[in-house]
Amino acid sequence: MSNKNYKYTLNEGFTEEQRNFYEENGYIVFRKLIPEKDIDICHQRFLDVCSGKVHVPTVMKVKKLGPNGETRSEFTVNKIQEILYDEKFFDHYAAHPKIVEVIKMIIGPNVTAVHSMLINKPPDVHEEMSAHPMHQDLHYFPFRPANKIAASWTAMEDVTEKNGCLFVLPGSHKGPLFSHDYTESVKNKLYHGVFGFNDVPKVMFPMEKGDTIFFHPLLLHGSGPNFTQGFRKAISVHYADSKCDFINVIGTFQEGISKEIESVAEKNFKLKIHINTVWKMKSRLICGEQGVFQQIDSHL
Ligand SMILES: O=C(O)CCC(=O)C(=O)O
Ligand SMILES: [Fe+2]
Repeated sequence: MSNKNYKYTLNEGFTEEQRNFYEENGYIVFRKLIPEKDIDICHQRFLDVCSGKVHVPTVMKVKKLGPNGETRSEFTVNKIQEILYDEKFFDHYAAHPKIVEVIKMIIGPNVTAVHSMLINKPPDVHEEMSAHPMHQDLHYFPFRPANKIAASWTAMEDVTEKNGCLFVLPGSHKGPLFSHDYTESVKNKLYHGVFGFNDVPKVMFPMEKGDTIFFHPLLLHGSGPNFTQGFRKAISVHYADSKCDFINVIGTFQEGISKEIESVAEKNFKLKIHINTVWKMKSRLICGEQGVFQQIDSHL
């Protein structure tokens, strides 16, 4: 098997079975990869962001008020983003040695974290604000090659089909990047989805606290609504080979989303920022050599 032509993974750290699995399916799950203590620190940090004690650049809400009339709490905040420059999230998740070890096996030794988020699904939120439509993460990324990008996604508590676990379409990483847009059924800003996959059987991923899935940016995936009275929290970072190159998205499927991301940045910064600069501002070097992402001082 050592003569096999691997396309989606790079180094030999995986067992042969693990490596073949990622190559064939576009994802791999490691049970209990992240220790509880690290997740608990990230959870507390999330609560501190909700309460305003700690600042991160992007805090998105799914509800105006929580049960005690509060505007920002675990009951109203559904997502925080750009958490790479918060040292707690960085040390206890994004640069966690357990994560970085696997990421290096997929994309190689020069690793930049390019996107980061903690996604919460509070109880009692309308289905269309709680679900995440089927999509490919590459839709958002104006850099290539796709095989040198990978996501890690870790359950921060038990996630089930009832509270909105991830679902994926195994093997879809071998296909093309599809056109994405706002779907009928999901209303959150920037939550684009693909069309025509509603009836395709998906594989559901119930996971326990600390379980981690790594996946390819072309893998079709999404998550259901939270129908329970509890929360569904996960933390997720996307990594790219620092030596990736930016592409020109004008005239491609990605032009629309890129303009939308630019307009969000323009609103926040009160100045026009090119899409590539936005991604440079979001990113942070994890290990190895710096590449195209680390050329500016300011970050998000
Ligand atoms: O956590 C979710 O519901 C979806 C997350 C996702 O799409 C991602 O991490 O790329
Ligand atoms: Fe995604």
